[in-house]
This record gives sequence, structure tokens and C-alpha cells, in this order.
Amino acid sequence: EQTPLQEAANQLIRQLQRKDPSAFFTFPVTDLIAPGYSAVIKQPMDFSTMKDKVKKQDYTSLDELKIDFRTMCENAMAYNKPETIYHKAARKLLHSGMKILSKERLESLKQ
Ligand SMILES: NC(=O)c1ccc2nc(N)sc2c1
Repeated sequence: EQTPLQEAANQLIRQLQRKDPSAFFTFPVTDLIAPGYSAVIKQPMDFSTMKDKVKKQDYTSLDELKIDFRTMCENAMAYNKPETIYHKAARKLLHSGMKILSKERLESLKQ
């Protein structure tokens, strides 16, 4: 019952999650593990939320998924200090994710 867009989106999320082996981005960040997070980060995003948006057909294009992915990584680089493992992982994930979500790659997926 998945549309072609849902299939493509889920496949991209699977590829992106492989670049997050520490699973720092699997679930929403809580104020419990990250004190003051909800006061600092105005648009939280994580892979589970992205998958829910695919299921609900919230995404009308793969570019919208790319925007959420970038937000997720930028949130982590904003909240976590540069010397932390979370900040470093976010920068590395953003870099590898932008290759997976490159303009050329997303255009080739458009039917
Ligand atoms: N995605 C994040 O910014 C993130 C993920 C996990 C985590 N665990 C902590 N103790 S702080 C923290 C931040």
C-alpha cells in the first residue's frame, strides 16, 4: 500500500540511518538526556519522526525529507558543543547524508 514516493523515502531513510551507527538520531532527543533541549531547539527532528511522516504521507517530495534531515543534523550541531561526540557525529552524518540526498541522486529517483 506504499506509494512510489513512500518507497523511495523509506529506502533513503534506511541508507541515512546506516550512517548513524551510534543511533544518536534514531529517536527524539528528550530533555532528560539533554537538559534544556526543548528550550533551545525549536524544530526537533529525528529518524523515527521522519518515518512517521512518510507513513502519514506528510512528505510531498524527497526535497522535503532532505530539509528535515538537514534540520536534524543542524539541531545537534547547535545544541551540542563542537568537542562532543554528538556534534562530531552530526557533522559527519550531514556530510555523508548530503551525498545520499544529492540533487543528482534525487533527480534520478524522480519517475
Ligand atoms: N541528537 C542529539 O543531539 C543527541 C543524541 C543523544 C544524546 N545523548 C545525550 N546524553 S545528549 C544527546 C544529544
